[in-house]
Amino acid sequence: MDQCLSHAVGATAAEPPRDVLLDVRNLCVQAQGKGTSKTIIEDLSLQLRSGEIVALVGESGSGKSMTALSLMRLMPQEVGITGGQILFRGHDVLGMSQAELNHLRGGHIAMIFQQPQAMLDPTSRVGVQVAEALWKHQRPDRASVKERVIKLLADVGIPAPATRIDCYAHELSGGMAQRVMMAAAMSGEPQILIADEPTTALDVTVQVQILKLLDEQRRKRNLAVLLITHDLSIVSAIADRVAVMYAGRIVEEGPARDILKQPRHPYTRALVQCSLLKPDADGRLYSLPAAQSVFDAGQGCRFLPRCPTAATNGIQAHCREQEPELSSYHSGCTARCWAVPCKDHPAMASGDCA
Ligand SMILES: Nc1ncnc2c1ncn2[C@@H]1O[C@H](COP(=O)(O)OP(=O)(O)OP(=O)(O)O)[C@@H](O)[C@H]1O
Repeated sequence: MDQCLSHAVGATAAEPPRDVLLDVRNLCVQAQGKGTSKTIIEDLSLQLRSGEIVALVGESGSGKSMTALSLMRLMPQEVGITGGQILFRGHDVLGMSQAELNHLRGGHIAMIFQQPQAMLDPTSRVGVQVAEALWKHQRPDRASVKERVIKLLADVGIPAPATRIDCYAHELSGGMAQRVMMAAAMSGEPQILIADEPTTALDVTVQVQILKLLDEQRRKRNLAVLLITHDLSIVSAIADRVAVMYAGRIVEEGPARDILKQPRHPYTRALVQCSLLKPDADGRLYSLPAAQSVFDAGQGCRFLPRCPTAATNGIQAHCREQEPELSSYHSGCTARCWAVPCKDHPAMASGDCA
């Protein structure tokens, strides 16, 4: 890479820890409308290390996909990054030229999406599509292209790959199409894979196969994976760390096992409770009050209108007046809530969620 990216703007910023591949610092993203602007992501910080899977979870509209697109600077035209830093191995992604970005995308950071059949070109054989991806990133000698495409397809578990190269997307099942997308993504030998809801469109048995494939590729290639999902059972099965987003901000982050076992932020607690699908004593399922428009909500905690802790314990003045910072409450775990006691605000813990 490093030759291509070594002259990236401003060269390097402050050194991140050695194994950190992607270091996102205080990212802010806005969408421009007719005479208006809307904050989509605010003050988002996240690190991705080699060989780990970090899950980004949150309800629809919380900003997961826009975070993923921002990391590769692939947002729609009306959306712009207005603050913060994105560092890939210390190189400033926001300062990269178009050529450097083209090299970064696919060559260092690859992406797969939900609905793989829709992402494949219906008019081109899948072997050709994987070969195009390979050609873009690796420039192999012509004689070896077919052999390398077959190997890439075999590596992602496609049976009879030498025959499958001649298939069109409509001839593949959803699971097979996702494997083809994965083969194309791996053709550039990236260090980071962003997987945006890669199993959402698949039936449950195929979901498990694709998650196993993701896990195998991570181990084999020491890949860092940012896995976007709203399914906590997937987080529990496969993720090392989890970051929970609400209204464009991370509200809780830490090791997946710890956060799922004992979530502290009331929104994470609600997500976990909803995912259990367990009726209460009256036979009713738990649910949160419906979402309101909370972007650009002004002062105070964005989750306050839906917060079960505030509903039970009464709304505290600081919840209404000031958005809490993301603060460490336990080794490696952070939460953005006045009611979670931590070293930054131990005295505010009137509605302790712990
Ligand atoms: N092109 C756009 N212009 C303006 N606002 C946008 C645009 N795309 C997305 N948004 C807004 O940005 C916010 C975050 O959207 P995003 O797609 O990242 O959410 P998400 O968490 O990935 O949701 P889902 O799980 O449904 O995919 C939403 O409020 C959405 O309406």
